[in-house]
Amino acid sequence: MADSGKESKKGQRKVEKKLSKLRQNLKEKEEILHSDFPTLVLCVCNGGLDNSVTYSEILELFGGSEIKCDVIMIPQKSYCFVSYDSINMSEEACKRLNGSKLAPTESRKNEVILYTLFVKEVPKGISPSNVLPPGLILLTDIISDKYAAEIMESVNFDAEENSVSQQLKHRRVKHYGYEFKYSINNVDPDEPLNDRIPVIFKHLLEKLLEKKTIKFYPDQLTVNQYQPGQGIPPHVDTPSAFEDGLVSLSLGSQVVMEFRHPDGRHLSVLLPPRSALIMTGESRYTWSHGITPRKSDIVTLPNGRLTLIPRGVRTSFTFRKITGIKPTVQVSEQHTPNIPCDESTAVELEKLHVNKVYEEIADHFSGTRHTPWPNIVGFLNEQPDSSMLADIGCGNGKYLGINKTLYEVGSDRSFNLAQIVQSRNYQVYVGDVLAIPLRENMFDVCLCIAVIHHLSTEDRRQRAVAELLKILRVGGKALIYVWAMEQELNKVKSKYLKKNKNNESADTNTDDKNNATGYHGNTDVNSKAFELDNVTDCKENAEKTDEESNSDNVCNIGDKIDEVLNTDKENIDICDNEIEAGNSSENTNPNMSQKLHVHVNRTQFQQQDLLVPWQLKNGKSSKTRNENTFHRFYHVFTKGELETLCIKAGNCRILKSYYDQGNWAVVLEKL
Ligand SMILES: O=C(O)CCC(=O)C(=O)O
Ligand SMILES: [Fe+2]
Repeated sequence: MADSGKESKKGQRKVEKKLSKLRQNLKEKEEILHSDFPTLVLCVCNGGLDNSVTYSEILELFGGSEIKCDVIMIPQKSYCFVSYDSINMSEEACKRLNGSKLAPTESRKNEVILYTLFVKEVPKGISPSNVLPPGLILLTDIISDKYAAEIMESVNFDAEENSVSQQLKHRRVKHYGYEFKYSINNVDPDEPLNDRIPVIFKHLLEKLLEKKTIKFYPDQLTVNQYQPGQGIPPHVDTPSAFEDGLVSLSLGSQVVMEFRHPDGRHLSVLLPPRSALIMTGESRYTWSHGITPRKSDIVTLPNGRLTLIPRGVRTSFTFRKITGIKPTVQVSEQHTPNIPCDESTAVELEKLHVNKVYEEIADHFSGTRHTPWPNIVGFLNEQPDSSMLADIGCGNGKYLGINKTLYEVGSDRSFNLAQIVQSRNYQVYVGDVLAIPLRENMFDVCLCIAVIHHLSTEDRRQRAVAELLKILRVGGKALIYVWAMEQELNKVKSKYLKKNKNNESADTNTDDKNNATGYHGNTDVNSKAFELDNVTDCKENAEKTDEESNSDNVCNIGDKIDEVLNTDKENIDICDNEIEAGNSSENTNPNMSQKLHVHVNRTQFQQQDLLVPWQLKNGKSSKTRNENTFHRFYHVFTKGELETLCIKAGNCRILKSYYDQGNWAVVLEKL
């Protein structure tokens, strides 16, 4: 008797220990705050899809025929939420089911032990918030039911008209005024459509103009129609194509739209039917917006209860005013140049195959760069407050503003990218890594991400490292990332390679439509059952491949939910910009050839110096495939090469060097 008492106390202590670990993990990794007091929402740890636990199992266990509750399963998570009408019910279920066991099933090899906790707060990405990104205006009940019905009657996707109607992979679209070409993410101001914005919208648009909600009367309309389960990937509407002030009128079903800031902030906004969303300023230019393709949305009711609202068909009307700026594309070289062996040919090559290309693809490129990489964020966040940071080759500035305590300046060789950074209100100048015009011995920290591999001689690469060291104070640190020759390490392929479904075959690369979206595609609901505290932190795990994957994998915890189902790709999302390049098989002997080869995307590198194609997809644009293809020069680094380069550059020591998803990285300290 005494023994079994001891045993059960021991068991209790074990469960308590387990629960306290779970609480901590939920808070730190999933942004779920538990409550010591009963609430209406339970978190059921280990009762998630990732443990192969099903919705009906949880519903039966936690609800049954008598008790009404909502079960909210979240893709790729090992937990779920159960929401009740009364505290009594949730309290009873929490007590009764904590520590309960689910037997193995066909898709679940192991027994699963469930742990239950009261939830105080769910992650922002799960339920819509009342906070809106700066510059975003949500006008509810903007039109009457009658007006809405008239509008809906007037849209006919199938009519033979002069507007352009398309069935995209994950939604239906129709354009008026100007066609938005998804191939180039732009409109051609010289090619107006015969069908202008229908007059039925005049009343609404004039009202918005009158109230100064918008500054221009729009001249372009895109109608999107989404079936339940459909969505649109996160994107920023092309800044050079449209003026500030985008209007999106929602009709039909409600939906939750996700807004994400490059610094990782994520807000979900519930768009009710007959509402208009106006994106201006920061919300239009800096935050991306998108709709996760799923069949229902999780919404917090005023009483704090989480509930699922199924989605119906939603039709949105996005009104924009075009800027009139004509999209430009560069005709690619017919013949590839030689690997440069002297300074002046190197300069010429980089002008054409680095600098010019980035100027041309800046907008598009920037739209693909919204998620900071976790290890770089970690590095920035570990710097002492008030440190001075120079981000050399900052691209669209996605690492600026991450650690708000730093004094920062960014620089990029591309004027157009620097302009994007400036529009985000960060300090930036246009400049070359080989001639940094900043005061010497001044900076505490320096970032140089995906820059040095664009320099085409070893001497230039070494000088670049020396320039970084020049501006650092003694003891200052630099983090450098370059693309790695090795895209497979310890038998693990980088995501860059993995995105090519058929790695063996060089000519079937990159057109992996589903995976090439910047999302991790696969929900393996049959995956081995594992407990929450064994789940690798998604922030570590979801790292994007490398700078060149053309895909910014979203990796916020909340975003993981989105990633699973989101396979839309026609808009903005990037990865498939990379095309199959001519697979030249000649000149594979490096001694025989000085010619630069065009790399075949999503395949192992064959040479260290190469041209990597970037495509603004052809689609229906008047440009040919070649005309939309740009080639960027790269020198991909072999293992140890970056370290050697840094040591050769001089006064530094290597604090850390590592391989990060197809990239080599070093942290240097200036001596
Ligand atoms: O459906 C919506 O409300 C948004 C559509 C959108 O973002 C776009 O077409 O760019
Ligand atoms: Fe948009």
